[in-house]
Amino acid sequence: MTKSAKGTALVTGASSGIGAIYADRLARRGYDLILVARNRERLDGLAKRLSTETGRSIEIVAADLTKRADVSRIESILRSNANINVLVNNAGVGATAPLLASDVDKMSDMIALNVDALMRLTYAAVPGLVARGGGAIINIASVVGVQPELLNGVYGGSKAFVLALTHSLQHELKDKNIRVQAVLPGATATEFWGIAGTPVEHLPGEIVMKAEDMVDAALAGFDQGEIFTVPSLPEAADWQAYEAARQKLMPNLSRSAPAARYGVKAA
Ligand SMILES: NC(=O)C1=CN([C@@H]2O[C@H](COP(=O)(O)OP(=O)(O)OC[C@H]3O[C@@H](n4cnc5c(N)ncnc54)[C@H](OP(=O)(O)O)[C@@H]3O)[C@@H](O)[C@H]2O)C=CC1
Ligand SMILES: CC(=O)[C@H](N)C(=O)O
Repeated sequence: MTKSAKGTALVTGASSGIGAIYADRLARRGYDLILVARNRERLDGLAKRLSTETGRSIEIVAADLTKRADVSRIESILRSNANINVLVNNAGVGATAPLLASDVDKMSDMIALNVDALMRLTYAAVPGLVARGGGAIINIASVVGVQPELLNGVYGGSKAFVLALTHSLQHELKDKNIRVQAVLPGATATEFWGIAGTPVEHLPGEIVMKAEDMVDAALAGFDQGEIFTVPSLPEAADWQAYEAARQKLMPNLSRSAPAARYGVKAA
């Protein structure tokens, strides 16, 4: 099998849901794939189907991204495989229980996966992308990154981290031909919900998007050059206004004197 001229995309959390759809869509766009998740059987089934249907080369790597040794194996692949030009940081778990009903060790595991693994894989991928003159990082965040009141707060915090990191990466890499995108799905019909503690069937149907539609919209946003893509948001202008409000704060976020309303006489 010849290497794809498009390059290779490494997709984490590719054994189900959003990650499996990204794998499908990227293979159909001509990318070779490296698929990462814990469930080897599922990865294997997906890889066989996609290589038969698309003719692309699909490699699987079983790894638990809450475990440092497994993360290191994926970091090594990202550092050493010069064909990789796309990283989809998708693997993640959530929780729907509030703080008082949550197990703090599970919260740490969530941060290990949603934050630490995503950060380490990004650090492993970016130097190679820069050296080779381009590529893309797609980070699957969530609307809870801007609406942390909705589900478990640690989950919201983990996705706010992804949004902040994406802002910073975009700022640092924009002149290096590296595309950075954060995707902010709302409720999406995947196994996420059952694992997080609330079956998706318990949600009102009108707020739940099909995973296929979510990924197709996210890739359309990518093609349109968006940095932040909220697949369900009807008006792009609403996100632009949110971003403009953030930008407006910037000149005043660091000053030598406290604001007058605090009544502090500057020393
Ligand atoms: N569904 C939703 O409503 C929304 C989801 N998201 C985000 O989308 C992303 C994908 O979730 P989604 O597709 O919905 O859910 P799924 O549960 O279907 O997929 C999660 C994926 O992550 C993998 N994964 C979970 N734990 C680990 C681990 N320790 N190490 C490696 N891989 C792991 C799973 O594979 P395996 O079990 O084989 O390891 C699976 O492939 C997540 O980051 C989630 O936060 C964002 C907003 C909304
Ligand atoms: C916002 C949602 O409903 C979603 N499940 C998420 O993971 O953030």
